[in-house]
Amino acid sequence: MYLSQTGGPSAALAVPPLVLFEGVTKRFPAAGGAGEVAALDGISLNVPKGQVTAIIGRSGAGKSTLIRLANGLEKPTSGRVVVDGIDVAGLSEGELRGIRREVGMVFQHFNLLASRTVFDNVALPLEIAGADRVAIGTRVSELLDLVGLADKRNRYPSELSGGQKQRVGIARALATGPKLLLSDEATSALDPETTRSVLTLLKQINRDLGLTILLITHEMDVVKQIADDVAVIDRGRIVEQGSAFDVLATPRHATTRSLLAGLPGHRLPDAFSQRLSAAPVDGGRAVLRVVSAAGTGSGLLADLVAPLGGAAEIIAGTVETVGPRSFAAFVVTLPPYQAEQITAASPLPAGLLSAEVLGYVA
Ligand SMILES: Nc1ncnc2c1ncn2[C@@H]1O[C@H](COP(=O)(O)OP(=O)(O)OP(=O)(O)O)[C@@H](O)[C@H]1O
Repeated sequence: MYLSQTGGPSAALAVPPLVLFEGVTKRFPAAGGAGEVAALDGISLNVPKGQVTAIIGRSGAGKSTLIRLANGLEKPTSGRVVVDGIDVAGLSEGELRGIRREVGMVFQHFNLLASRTVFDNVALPLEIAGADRVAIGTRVSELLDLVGLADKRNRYPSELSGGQKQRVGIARALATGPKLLLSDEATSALDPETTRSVLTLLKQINRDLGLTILLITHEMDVVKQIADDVAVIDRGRIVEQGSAFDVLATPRHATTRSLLAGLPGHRLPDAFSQRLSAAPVDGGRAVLRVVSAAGTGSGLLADLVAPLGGAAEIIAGTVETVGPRSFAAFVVTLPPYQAEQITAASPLPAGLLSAEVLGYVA
């Protein structure tokens, strides 16, 4: 039994979309020419203007294919991909070049040209767009200031750290003043501290320039730090979407739960998971996962403890911050009848966002 009462409307419903995927299917010929692979299977998704939307999913779920559709690197087999009011699928190669100025992209492995300096790498999209030398000089200097690399303008990529390379990649992606930034695992090759500083830069760009960001990631820390909305993709279909807070605090779909399973508030200690049974055990206890809003001044401990009663034993717990909000997730054991009372209550006891019996132990 699983109950949740987060469920507030996600920002995706309130803010107009910059990118709209409508019934998008993408099939590729299968290896060896026998049949087809359905990489995307009827995707409908709004990417709200000015927000950071994260796509998460297992390897091979269709994440890269989805974001490559947004800048016309791939065309849908059917359905529409609308970017700022224009159906990208219907555009010629020439028209697509115009759209690509509106859509920047950053990559996991940076994709910098080794033979060009930092300045010349950032200048490249402007040269391709036909900008003059003076305009290029001014714009590149502005961008290098923005990403904190003004002193590295004459360096080559081989002389930079991973984080600095990604900052060059971000400056290059912003060169033509795009409305949309696509990020394909931009921080996967970076250490945790560098990841944080690159994400801080992306969030600052999102806020200060109002840039819409659509990113794919397998790192939940990325989602926690910068995403406003999350869509979960599984075998080419969106199986869950909502605000980052709701999806991380109270995941509903089995795929989302398994993607989050390693996080502290979701993970059951091994000693318990090995002993867990689906049915109550005579004289045993229920194992309950409860999630409560935190840091809202609502008296977290009192709110959490009161509905659980005095007999609850905490076996795991965490407080997680997602953007500006926090939640507390605890796994407790308690007598089965009490667990059932809590999960059967509608609405849930005050302060709880969700309560779920994970199983029973002797
Ligand atoms: N050009 C292609 N030709 C044939 N099959 C492809 C092609 N591109 C992607 N696929 C297939 O489509 C499916 C989705 O691939 P995609 O790269 O979009 O997944 P992903 O979620 O980004 O995976 P990962 O996290 O491993 O990068 C996979 O089964 C993949 O093998």
